[in-house]
Amino acid sequence: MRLLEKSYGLMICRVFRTYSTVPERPAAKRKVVGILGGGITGLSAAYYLVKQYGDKVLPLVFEKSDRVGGWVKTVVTDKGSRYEIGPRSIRPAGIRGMNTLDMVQDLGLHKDLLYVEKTHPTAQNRYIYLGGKLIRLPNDIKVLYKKTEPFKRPLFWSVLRDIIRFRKKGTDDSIYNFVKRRFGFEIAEYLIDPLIRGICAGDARDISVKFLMKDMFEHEQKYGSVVLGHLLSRFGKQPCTLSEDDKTIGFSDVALASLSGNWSIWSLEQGLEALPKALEDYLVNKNNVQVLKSVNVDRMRFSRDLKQVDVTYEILGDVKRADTITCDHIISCIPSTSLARLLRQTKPSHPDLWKVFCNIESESLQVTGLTYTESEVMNDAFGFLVPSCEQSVDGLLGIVFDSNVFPQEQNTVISVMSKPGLGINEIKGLVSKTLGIHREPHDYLIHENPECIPQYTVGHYEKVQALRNYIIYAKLPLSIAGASYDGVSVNDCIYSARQIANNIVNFKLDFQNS
Ligand SMILES: C=Cc1c2[nH]c(c1C)Cc1[nH]c(c(CCC(=O)O)c1C)Cc1[nH]c(c(C)c1CCC(=O)O)Cc1[nH]c(c(C)c1C=C)C2
Repeated sequence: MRLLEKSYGLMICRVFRTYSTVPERPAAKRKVVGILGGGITGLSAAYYLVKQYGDKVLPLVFEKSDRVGGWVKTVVTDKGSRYEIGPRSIRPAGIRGMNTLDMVQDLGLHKDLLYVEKTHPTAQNRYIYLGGKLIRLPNDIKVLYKKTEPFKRPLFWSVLRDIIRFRKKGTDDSIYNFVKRRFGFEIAEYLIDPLIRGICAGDARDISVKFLMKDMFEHEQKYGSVVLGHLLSRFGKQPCTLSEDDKTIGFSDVALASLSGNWSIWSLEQGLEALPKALEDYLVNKNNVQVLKSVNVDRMRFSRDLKQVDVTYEILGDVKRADTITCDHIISCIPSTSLARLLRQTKPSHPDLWKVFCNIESESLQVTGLTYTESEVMNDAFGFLVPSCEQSVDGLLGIVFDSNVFPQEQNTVISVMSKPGLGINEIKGLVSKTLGIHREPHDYLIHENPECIPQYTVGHYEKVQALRNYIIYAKLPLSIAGASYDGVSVNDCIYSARQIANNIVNFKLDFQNS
């Protein structure tokens, strides 16, 4: 018997002794794919491997904590308040949004779906906190010819500026510089700066336009203007750019319903964590998949012929034990800096590789959920964002009015998004200053998310391509997926996992002949 099968069987017995189940393992020649991380990307990678290759593959998920889902986490407190620690809603837009809804249906979660239509006030209105007050951003055509707060001139002038301005060829730029160059200072400062804070809690002056606002970048390159490019690509004939795999996405009843029902965002009755939990249930019911929780992978070693990887991990718990399993391939779904730490210990070492992984940094974020028993906030909004030029509310990035979107009985539930380290009194001060809520909250929960949002700085696109090319040329049995590389939203993570899992045959893992 091959080392792989021996050690796999042995390992399963050891690990599962702790969990008091010993699954049967047929000794067929199967490919063992180690998946680092049991967050939404890791679980999705295992899901798509099973969908694509059935029992020709043995996905083995290594998760450090005692739960799956990573940043997708719903907490219900003793007083019954429900808070989302990470993402709280998902957009059904585009091929990636459709793909997630296909998965939701396949997992049987469609009956628990909650959704909001695009005509709902919370989907229409956007607020920013500027000059010590809340300002509703204009959302109708009048803004083009009428001066509307916070802008000093009608936006017609910004549109004109974009149309007549020369294109800057080829190179990536920060979103802030790009928008300031094409549309002027005010659009960059009052629209883009807060929006980027809402998406990646980062600074629009650092974030790559080519990566995060690819359409805008491409419109400038192709048509010399973002506005013209947008109009021409909407009304002109566009060649179909979908891959064969993409063409299979979006045919589930739920995906189709989201289109015909004009959905803006959706969530799940029990909170978004129901999604990773359902994925875990799906996977553990397959007898060729293992989801190992409370295990810390601390070393890897590539074999000389680069056909296998020995993964050494520690089983966390009262009595710590180490073990090693041989995998045919690794899909890393952990943050790039965690992978860098692991690759640093890996033999043979590839310093050119792990040093680049170190370079994809992440921002930390504090999310504080607060519950009030009475109606406390204006009900026509999703929340508000704070542009970085607003100095009066230090540390505050914005507040989301969760219960306006998905009501929680009669309560008002809000989430304060801030830099980490703010105590409850500081948070209450910020809520009182911005929203005029002086009442004590009935319940609250402070949660710090260390290094949770990757920062796609200028050049990110090329950096990720270079990483993937290096891995291919060095013939490493490794793939990388997830938010560090392919986008921050849940849709991005799931789609990234799908692409990696479906393309794993390119890594000489010939499932057909095994
Ligand atoms: C939990 C914190 C998160 C922050 N960003 C994200 C999460 C999960 C990811 C994210 N946020 C937004 C998007 C794009 C659109 C989408 O898929 O929903 C993504 C991927 C947008 C967004 N986030 C907030 C708001 C109000 C918006 C909408 C902006 C708009 O459409 O105008 C809330 C918010 N999220 C974060 C912060 C700091 C923040 C501030 C209120 C971080």
